[in-house]
Amino acid sequence: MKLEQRHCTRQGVALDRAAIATLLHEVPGWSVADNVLARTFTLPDYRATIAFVNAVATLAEHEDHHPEMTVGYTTCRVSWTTHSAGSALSDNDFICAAKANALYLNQENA
Ligand SMILES: C[C@H](O)[C@H](O)[C@H]1CNC2=NC(N)=NC(=O)C2=N1
Repeated sequence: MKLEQRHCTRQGVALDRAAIATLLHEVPGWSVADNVLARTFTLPDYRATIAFVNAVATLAEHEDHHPEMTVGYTTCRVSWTTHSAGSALSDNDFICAAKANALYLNQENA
């Protein structure tokens, strides 16, 4: 099943480096540094940026997996790590990244 269609599990399990490298191919635009999966999205204006932030927040609540977000006028940096796995990366981070990519594509078409 595609990452985007999966749902977060309650207990995220820490992934090893090989698994992280494989999953990164499924989330274009995202990169890993210091056990954090991050992407900076560019939006057309502030209204679109805030709408995107809210869409990501809704997805985070739905999946019970919450990112850090840094918001600018036309940018939003979203970063995920799994606190319950000792702030390591888990499937949950990649599932949410794939869902955020889908939201971004949708707003681009809006
Ligand atoms: C109890 C609840 O499921 C946990 O606290 C969730 C909430 N959101 C979370 N978000 C993130 N990023 N990592 C977690 O481990 C996490 N745990």
